[in-house]
Amino acid sequence: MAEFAGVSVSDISASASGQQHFVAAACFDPGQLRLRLPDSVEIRFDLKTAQVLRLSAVALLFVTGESKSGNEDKNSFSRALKFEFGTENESRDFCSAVEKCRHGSLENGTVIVHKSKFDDKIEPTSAKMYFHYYGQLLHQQNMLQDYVRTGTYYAAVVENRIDFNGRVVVDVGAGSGILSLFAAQAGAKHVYAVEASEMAEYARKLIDGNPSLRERITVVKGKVEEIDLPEKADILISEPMGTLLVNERMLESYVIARDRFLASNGKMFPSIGRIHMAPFSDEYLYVEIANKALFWQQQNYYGVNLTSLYGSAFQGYFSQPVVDAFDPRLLVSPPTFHTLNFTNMKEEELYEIDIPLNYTATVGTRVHGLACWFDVLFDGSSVQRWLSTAPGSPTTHWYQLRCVLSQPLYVMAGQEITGRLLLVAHSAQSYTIYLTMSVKMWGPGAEQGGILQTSTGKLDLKEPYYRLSQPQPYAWAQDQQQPQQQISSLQDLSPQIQDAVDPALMQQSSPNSTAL
Ligand SMILES: C[S@@+](CC[C@H](N)C(=O)[O-])C[C@H]1O[C@@H](n2cnc3c(N)ncnc32)[C@H](O)[C@@H]1O
Repeated sequence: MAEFAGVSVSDISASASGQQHFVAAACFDPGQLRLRLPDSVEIRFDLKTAQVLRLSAVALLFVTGESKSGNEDKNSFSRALKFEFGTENESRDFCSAVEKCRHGSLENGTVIVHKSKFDDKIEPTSAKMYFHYYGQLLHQQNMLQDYVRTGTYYAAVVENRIDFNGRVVVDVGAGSGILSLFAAQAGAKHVYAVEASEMAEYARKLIDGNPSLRERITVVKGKVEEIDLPEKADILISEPMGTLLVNERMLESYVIARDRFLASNGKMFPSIGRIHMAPFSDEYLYVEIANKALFWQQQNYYGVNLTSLYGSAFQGYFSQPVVDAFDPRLLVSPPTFHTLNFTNMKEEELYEIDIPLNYTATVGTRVHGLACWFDVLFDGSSVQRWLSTAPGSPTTHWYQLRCVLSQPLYVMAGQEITGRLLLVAHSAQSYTIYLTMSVKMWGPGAEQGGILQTSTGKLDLKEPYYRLSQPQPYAWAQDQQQPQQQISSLQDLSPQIQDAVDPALMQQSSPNSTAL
């Protein structure tokens, strides 16, 4: 078995009393690493649970549970050792010896599978594509060039220096390492930049290129669900938000990182997120979506009748949530919000998010669905800052999201709109959205209560329609003050557009067919 003499070892475990440096000989037995210290004390480490992280070409961080040779005490604790080797080759050989001996501990033919909570929930193909995407600089650049986003993070960190100065920070999903660098600028004692994708290598380079900060940042390549760190964090920083806040299911990793790495009373940046929602009216958007299925109305497409697929295509287009920046005047009533508190929520609470809806229409119009956006709070000790993606606020790369119903609802000013937004997580790192919206009885008979009209939709947050290249109808924004200027019904549309709409819908959407 390989033996490495004269290895310089620093014990940097939080549990060790201060930092200790010693020179040891490292030997490998099947499944174990033995360190022989100068005073003939021997320490054994179980390699099955050990993590080896490269700090530099000649330095490694070795994190593991420990059991002392000849000691019956079964108590083990996590320990972090920094190994420094004379040459790069020696460091590389040590890594291969760890790998070899890890597998040497298994019986012949045993296949070792390290499954984490992440692997249990997420399809491997989805995870592969996801981390491939974030492994590319162009996508990190896209986020860095969202100045509303990155500028708000920067301000939140530097204005709250008091929360970072002298503190241990974990950057959950560090990407390029930008938030780790901000934390180091704000005086962090040490930052662990945890990143699962190949971007970790670029983060190392970026951090290396900033000599005044690099000594205080360690890039750890791996999933927050799987890696180990040598010490607890005083503060977690992360940008885990996707479209509608929850897309990508990274909030779950943020909450898992809290449970694994954050000291009690530690802080989280951001600490809460809110999903905001309001019914909207947008005739142009509705017609645009309905029009997409028009292709399938053709009865002679190279001699083939396509119409049997028209209904499916129509429903398919309405199952795509629309991502764009819209004029807030399209909202039919003041928004409501649902809060997710990252500091105390359980990870499982993110698997199914059930939000009751209740609004009062401020205008008589057709409601085409539910508009959604989010904000997050940096609850700093000096300054509180919100990062908002609201319509009418400076646009971010998240824009806003609208769930469009294939059957719009007719409302009068003062009428109650109720419903439910149910988000159910799926293994492709996203959610199925179930939307139900109803209008309550209005006018004579209203006191008896009851639902007048209900519309439902099932949408996949993973398959949004990015409507950003389309011209926005802001010039003729449907002014809530002048609803009569809007297209008031599908019957007012051109015959071609009417053709695009499901005949059943044409019947239901006729003002005459509703009992208002
Ligand atoms: C939205 S990006 C943010 C990147 C960077 N923090 C920033 O603000 O520019 C999220 C990053 O988290 C990483 N990530 C997502 N889930 C992760 C996990 N479970 N463990 C480690 N990294 C993860 C992704 O690869 C991606 O680079």
